[in-house]
Amino acid sequence: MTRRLRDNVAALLDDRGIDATVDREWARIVIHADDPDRAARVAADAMGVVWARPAVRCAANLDAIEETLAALASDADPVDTYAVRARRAGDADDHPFTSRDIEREGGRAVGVATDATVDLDDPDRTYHVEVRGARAHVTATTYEGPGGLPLGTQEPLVALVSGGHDSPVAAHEVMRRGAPVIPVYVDLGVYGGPDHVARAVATVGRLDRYAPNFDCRLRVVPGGDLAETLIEDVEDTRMLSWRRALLRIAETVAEHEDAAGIVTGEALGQKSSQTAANLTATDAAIDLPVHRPLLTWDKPDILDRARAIGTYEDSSIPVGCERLDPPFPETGATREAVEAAEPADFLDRAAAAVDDLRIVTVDTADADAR
Ligand SMILES: Nc1ncnc2c1ncn2[C@@H]1O[C@H](COP(=O)(O)OP(=O)(O)OP(=O)(O)O)[C@@H](O)[C@H]1O
Repeated sequence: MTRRLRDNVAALLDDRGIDATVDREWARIVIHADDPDRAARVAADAMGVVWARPAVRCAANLDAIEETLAALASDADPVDTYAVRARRAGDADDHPFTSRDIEREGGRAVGVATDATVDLDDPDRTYHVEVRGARAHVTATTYEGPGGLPLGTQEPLVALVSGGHDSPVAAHEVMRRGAPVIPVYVDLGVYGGPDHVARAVATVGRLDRYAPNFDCRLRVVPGGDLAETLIEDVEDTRMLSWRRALLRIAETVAEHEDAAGIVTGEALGQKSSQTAANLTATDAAIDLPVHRPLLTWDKPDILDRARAIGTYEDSSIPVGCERLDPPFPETGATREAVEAAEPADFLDRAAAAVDDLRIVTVDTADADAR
């Protein structure tokens, strides 16, 4: 896991043009870079990272630590309150002081260097000191990472990405748990708005920024003919047959790419096609499991996450693609009813559409992921 994380952090830094070396030290990943602050911000984009902190290194003795803390505190923007937290590892013989000594003496040094006062419960700024062997790392800033597991520690999944707010968040969520995603967008042809494909391409470009050493390029599969068939031949269960086609397309891509499952952005009851009965009817179209990380999420939480991961703006591009919706969508379908209304060769045609898959990328080299 840590080797994989090291490689992923190194790839992210390289992709964002940061010259750095990345080592495993103690139980930490340690980055040496000319701009530690930017390096820490970028490292905090790596799946599996809980936090990243730009640190100053000094000798593991109280005088050096106090001096470093005082210098960091004077350089940083002023705050009203602060705390110092310390961790010390190694034999007591290595260091003739405890973590509590560092917190007390270091805290005093910061107090002398600034006008701030100590607040151990809810400080405006927390200084961290980590001592191990002959060295100490002293930090004043913490960038929170996504947590989870390093990308590539789970099997790949095919992510059905419409470019709306939900599916990029769902894809990011399984990436956060270590699964690389193969994003698939099904092009509605004339039934999609003019910017439908562009929206999917832009949002997947954002996801790709988190995974420079994985193949996260968008696969676009033509679906206009399938949509036309449904509009002509199927009424109330039309959206369910459309979902079944999406899943069959995703399953076919998964077979080609050796992916272990499918991810969608569906949430229980959010749309008529997303009732428990209807999800059962759609899932029956394929054998692979469908993972729905947002199943129980409320929309405001999904939108907050979209903002945090940087997909919100691109997902907000208006596309106007409601033409597939039937006037009276079914909310409690049975698998039998959906199959009876669906042309017999419909799912086979969906699988065959993957023969015309094309890969579309976007140049996001100028932007950080978020
Ligand atoms: N054209 C498409 N290509 C690929 N996947 C799609 C497409 N349309 C929908 N999906 C998948 O089906 C899910 C449900 O789509 P739907 O439009 O009903 O719901 P949604 O909850 O608004 O999702 P989103 O916000 O991602 O569009 C999406 O989250 C996505 O995983």
